[in-house]
Amino acid sequence: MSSIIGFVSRVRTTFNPPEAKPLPNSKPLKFGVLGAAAIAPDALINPVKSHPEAVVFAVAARDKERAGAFAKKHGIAKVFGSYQELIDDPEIDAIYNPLPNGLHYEWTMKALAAGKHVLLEKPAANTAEETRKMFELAETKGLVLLEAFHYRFHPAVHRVKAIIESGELGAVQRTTTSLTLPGGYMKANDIRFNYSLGGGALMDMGCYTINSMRYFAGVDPTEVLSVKHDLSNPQVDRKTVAKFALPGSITSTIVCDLGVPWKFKLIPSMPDLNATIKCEKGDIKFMNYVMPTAYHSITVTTGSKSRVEKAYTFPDLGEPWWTTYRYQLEAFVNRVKGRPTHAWVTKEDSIKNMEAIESVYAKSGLGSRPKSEYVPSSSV
Ligand SMILES: NC(=O)C1=CN([C@@H]2O[C@H](COP(=O)(O)OP(=O)(O)OC[C@H]3O[C@@H](n4cnc5c(N)ncnc54)[C@H](OP(=O)(O)O)[C@@H]3O)[C@@H](O)[C@H]2O)C=CC1
Ligand SMILES: O=C1OC[C@@H](O)[C@H](O)[C@H]1O
Repeated sequence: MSSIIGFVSRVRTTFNPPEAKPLPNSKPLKFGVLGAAAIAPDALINPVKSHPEAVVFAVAARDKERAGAFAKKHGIAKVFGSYQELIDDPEIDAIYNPLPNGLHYEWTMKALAAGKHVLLEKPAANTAEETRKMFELAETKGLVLLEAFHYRFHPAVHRVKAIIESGELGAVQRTTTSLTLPGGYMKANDIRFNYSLGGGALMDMGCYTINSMRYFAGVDPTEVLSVKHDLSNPQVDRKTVAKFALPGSITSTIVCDLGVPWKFKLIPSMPDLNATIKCEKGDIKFMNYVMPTAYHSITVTTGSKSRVEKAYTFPDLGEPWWTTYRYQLEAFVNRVKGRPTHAWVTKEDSIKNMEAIESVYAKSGLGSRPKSEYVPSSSV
C-alpha cells in the first residue's frame, strides 16, 4: 500500500513540481530549445521549473507558428522560426538539442561555435568520429557539452554501481540490459524508423542498453560476439539483440526493441526495462533502470538470500519526485557554473558508447547511420 501511495505522490509531484524562486545572487542559466520536440517537456521544461538557477527562455522550430504554439503551451518567452537565429541570440547561455539523431552533430557544432553550452540528446551523434569532434570543439571553446544519458544521474543507478564496486558480490561475470516497448507505441513515421535521420532501435533504446552494460561492467567491450536484428524497413532495426565479450571474461547481452509484436496479435507485451548483473557470489536485478523515479527495485540475491533496495534520493541531494532529467539538470547547471557535480557522462564515455554502437552495426553488416554532410567552417 505504502509503495502505491509513494508512486502516486512521486508521479503527481513530478508533473506539478513546486516552482523554485530564482536565487538572489545567481544569474539563471537561459536555455534555448532546438525544435518543438516531444521529449523537451519531460527532459527540460518541467525539470527547470523546480531549479532556482535555470530557465527555458526560447524555442525554435522550422515552422515559427509551431514554435509559437509550443512556447504558449509551455510559457516560453521567445520564439524563433529557425534554429540558427536562436543559437545566435546573445541572451541564450545553453542549447538543448533534441533534434533527430542525424542532426545532433550539425546543430551541436553550430551551437558550440556560437559559444553556447549544449545539453545534447542521446545518442550523441551518428558516429564516434562526429562525437569526438563535438567534444573537441567544446574543449577548445571551454564549453560544457553533455550527452543526456539522464538515467546515469539517478541515485538508484548509483546504488547499483556502489553494490557492484563494494565487492560484496565478487567480480561481474555477465550482464543483460534490456529496453523494449510494445508494438504500436511508436508510429511508423517516427524519426526512429528513418535511416537518413539516424534511426534504428540500437541508436534509440539500444544506446542506453550499451551505456548501462559498460557502466555496470566497468569496462568496454572488446568484441561483438553475435548480432540479430529484426528490421522495420531497409537498414533500420526495429529490434537488436547483441552479445559482447568484455575484459575479465565478462559476457554481456543487450536487447532493444521499438515495438515487440503483440501475442496472437491481441495482447501487448509488457515493456522490459531491466538490467541484470550476475557476479561471482550473487546477482542484482534492477527493475526499471531508465525511469526509476516512478518505480524501481534493486533485488540483490546471494545463494538463498534476497534483499530489495530502492533509492530515490542521495543523502545530500534530491527529492523522491526528482526525475532522472531533474538530477541531470542539477549536474548540468553545476558544471556550467563551475561547481562539483554528483555525476557526469564524460567525453570518453560518449565516444566509447558510439564506438560500441557502430561495432554492432558493422558486425551485422547493416552499417553505421549516415555521416553528417555538415562541414564546420574552418574558423570555429
Ligand atoms: N532522453 C530521453 O529520455 C529521450 C531522448 N530522446 C531523443 O531526443 C531526440 C528527439 O526525440 P523526440 O522528441 O521523440 O522526437 P520528435 O520527433 O518529437 O522531435 C524531433 C524534433 O526535431 C525537429 N526536426 C528537425 N528536422 C527534422 C526532420 N527532418 N524530421 C523530423 N524532425 C525534425 C522537429 O522540430 P521542429 O519542431 O522544428 O519541426 C522535432 O520537433 C532524439 O535524439 C531521441 O533519441 C527521445 C525521447 C526520450
Ligand atoms: O530516450 C528514450 O527513452 C524513452 C523511449 O521511449 C524513447 O524511445 C527513447 O528515445
